[in-house]
Amino acid sequence: METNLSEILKELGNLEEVTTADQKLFEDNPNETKEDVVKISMNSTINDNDSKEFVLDPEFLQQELDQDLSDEEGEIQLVIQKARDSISRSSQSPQKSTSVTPVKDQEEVDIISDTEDNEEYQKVSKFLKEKKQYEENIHQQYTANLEVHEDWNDETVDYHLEHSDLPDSNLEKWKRDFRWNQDIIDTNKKVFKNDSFLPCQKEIINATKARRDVIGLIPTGGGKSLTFQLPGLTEKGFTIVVMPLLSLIEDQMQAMKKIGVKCFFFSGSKGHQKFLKDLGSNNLGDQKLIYITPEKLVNCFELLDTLDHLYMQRLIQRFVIDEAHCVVQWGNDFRRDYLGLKKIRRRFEEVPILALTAVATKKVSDEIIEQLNMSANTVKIKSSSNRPNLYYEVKHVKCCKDIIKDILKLLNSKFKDQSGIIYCATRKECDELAVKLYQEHKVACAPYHSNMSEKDRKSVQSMWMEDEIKVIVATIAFGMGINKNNVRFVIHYKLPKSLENYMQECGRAGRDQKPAHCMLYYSYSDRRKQECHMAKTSNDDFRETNLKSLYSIVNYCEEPYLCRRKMQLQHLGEKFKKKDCQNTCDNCQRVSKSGGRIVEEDYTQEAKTIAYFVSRCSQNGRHCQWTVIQLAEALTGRPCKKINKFCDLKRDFYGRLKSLDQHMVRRICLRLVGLGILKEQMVKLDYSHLSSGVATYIFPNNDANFKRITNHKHKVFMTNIFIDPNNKPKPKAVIKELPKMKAKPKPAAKNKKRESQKLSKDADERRKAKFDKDISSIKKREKKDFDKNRVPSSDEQEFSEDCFEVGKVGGLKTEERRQAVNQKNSDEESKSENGKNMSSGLLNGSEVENFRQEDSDDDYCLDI
Ligand SMILES: Nc1ncnc2c1ncn2[C@@H]1O[C@H](COP(=O)(O)OP(=O)(O)OP(=O)(O)O)[C@@H](O)[C@H]1O
Repeated sequence: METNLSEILKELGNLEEVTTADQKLFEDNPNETKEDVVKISMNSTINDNDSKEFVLDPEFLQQELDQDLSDEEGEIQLVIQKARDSISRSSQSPQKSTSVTPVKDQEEVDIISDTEDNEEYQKVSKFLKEKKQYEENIHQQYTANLEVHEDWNDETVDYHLEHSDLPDSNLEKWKRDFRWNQDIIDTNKKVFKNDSFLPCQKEIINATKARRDVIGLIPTGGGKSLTFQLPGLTEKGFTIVVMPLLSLIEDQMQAMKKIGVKCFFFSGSKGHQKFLKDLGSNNLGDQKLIYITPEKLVNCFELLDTLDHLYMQRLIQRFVIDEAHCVVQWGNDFRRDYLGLKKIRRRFEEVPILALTAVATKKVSDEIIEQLNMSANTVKIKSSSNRPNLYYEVKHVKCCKDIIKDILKLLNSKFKDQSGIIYCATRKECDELAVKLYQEHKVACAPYHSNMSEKDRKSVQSMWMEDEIKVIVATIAFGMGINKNNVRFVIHYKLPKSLENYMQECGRAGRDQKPAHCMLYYSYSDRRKQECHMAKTSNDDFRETNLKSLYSIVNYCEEPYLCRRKMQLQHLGEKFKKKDCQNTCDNCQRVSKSGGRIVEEDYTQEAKTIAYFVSRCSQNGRHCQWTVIQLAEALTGRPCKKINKFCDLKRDFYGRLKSLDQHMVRRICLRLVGLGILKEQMVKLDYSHLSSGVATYIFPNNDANFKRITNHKHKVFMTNIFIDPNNKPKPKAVIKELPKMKAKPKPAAKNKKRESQKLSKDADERRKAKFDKDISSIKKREKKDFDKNRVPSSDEQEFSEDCFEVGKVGGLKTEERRQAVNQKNSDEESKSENGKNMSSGLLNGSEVENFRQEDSDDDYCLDI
């Protein structure tokens, strides 16, 4: 090894060999920064056999540079400059060397094997074998980790990187011990009193200290703050932390004050002239963390000028964008300055960005990277978003009838004297509920929303934090960053805006890792409130995105069987095995209690009927737009005023899916929306008895998708529950640490009741057999009537006849479930006041009208 470059690089570490190609890269790029040169070098392949002499170990060089970049900028600049000088000198008299270290991929090996002698080839093969083995090991480790229920106390941090779930061996290096390892361990212990790191904390710290752009996805309560606080305290320059809410900043400042760390909140008020002066002259002593809102960072030119000055001296360590999902969620909406953060990257090009969030889908995290102008090779570190200690439950409002009563029952039993949050959709609702709970039911609670004065909000928050009041009734203005350990329940009185929002809001619970309960009260009509709010957004794309987000939570609530935890995690692109839920969600517990198992059943024919119905409606013009609820009413043959206006629709579709309940029809509709076959759109109403003046209607999405289902190319499967009559139910639920109820002695009355139930069971069975017989004769008659009256439209000609045959739809497998549903429908109907038996055939117009008046509520109780 004779070149000066190699000697200098040797000083950096174990770089024994250098190619002339690499030398050329350095020569060709004299103005490149060290990182860029390394990048170019890493991308270079040995494609010139004649000039190939040495090969850089790019990983090593990158690592070394990363390490050195952190706090020895001047020194490494000098070394690189020296390297450049040497290259330019050596390039005038290039010299050859013989040894080769293989790098990267197979392509390179082929070239080497073609040109080098056998011994070298062996060396290369051996190296590649080892490399492959290493990568396989890592792959196994990752995939194993993905399947394992994450244990947060486990030091062997299991996390997966990137949403694709594929291992990226290059990222493995962030787990290693870097030069600053001891420093961060010591500071973590001494300042933050932590003995170890939580999952992914160390990786994020390493990557950001190595001056890489990083996006960190850590679940709620997973310790995101430490990933910027700790590096900030161990470095020379300043860390600028952008947070969305003043309350969040204040909480952080307080928390830091408690542990004796000084930091500064730049709010841009008059007294900050002195701060800017001190900041500019690096005269702030121990204050290394500067908190700020996006608005101030983007718009305060005095601050930006001061930061320019610091930048020249390399005293800005990083920009941290905490709660980075706000960039996407709010940047397009009412916080436009979030989009202005793009400018920060342009202005302070070399300062790394650390974006942190708890819940983001792959799409959102990609958008964050794009909106913040983060580099293409941003390090993505994602730990599992699972919160194993949270129990998830959705209660359908129709089932519990009176939500307030239900909440009170919980507050007086399961959540007695426990700290919790009740989330409302509006400020008015929040006030009303808090007053009702406090005045009428003596619940120690208080409201919290943005319409309250700052003083009131602060006092409510501190009373709650100090456990003076147990329950806080809040809008989403309360939540982000709230770090109270002992929150045992989070109740959603109304539907959240999206599944991500729901996860974020639930994230306030159980931060002490002990069990906590998340209850969501769901009613399909709640959705309207959210839609009205969304309708105010002028940006069409954004409105559609919001609608899709809303769809994610509606779909989540409507699902009666699938594991809630799995649905949440899948939504964020994470794999999760249902069995790892351990019955800590209502769906898993219900399925487990029933002793049945979840099956997927073919509902393609029903889906086709829905698709045809929607398609036909859209052909009828603007006046024939249907909401999902109206559609479900019409197709299941429930009272529906609208259908009377359209004779052709009534003739061809009314009651077509009578064998299903409305809940299932709605679920299929939502599935078709998810598959891109149908779409929901908000439409402004010309005339409106609704205060909002908007309604969400369902339309065909595009022809190609529509054809996929009508041509039998697309199958629609829906989950259902299959109960094997021979299997006894296993009401087993493994909920960690939930208080055990003492078994009460059975009262005599109860035993009596059971006996009488037993006796009536036999009678029930006899009635059921008779009912089944009746129903099959009704079905035959229905079909006959239907076929007689119906003139199929041209678009339905290709539609196989059997899809209209009630009871046969979906194949033999579904016959049993249909009978069960028919029985349920019939039970419901026989209960109704006028005693009309709907299953005896289609209703005529006046019957429908009577029914509509008496039973206008939609029914979406679960069938289980
Ligand atoms: N390494 C650690 N060891 C033990 N506790 C830790 C560690 N890191 C953070 N914590 C604690 O975890 C709790 C949550 O941390 P933090 O507030 O940073 O979470 P977060 O990720 O910002 O949550 P959210 O997004 O919900 O606001 C805090 O009480 C913090 O002290």
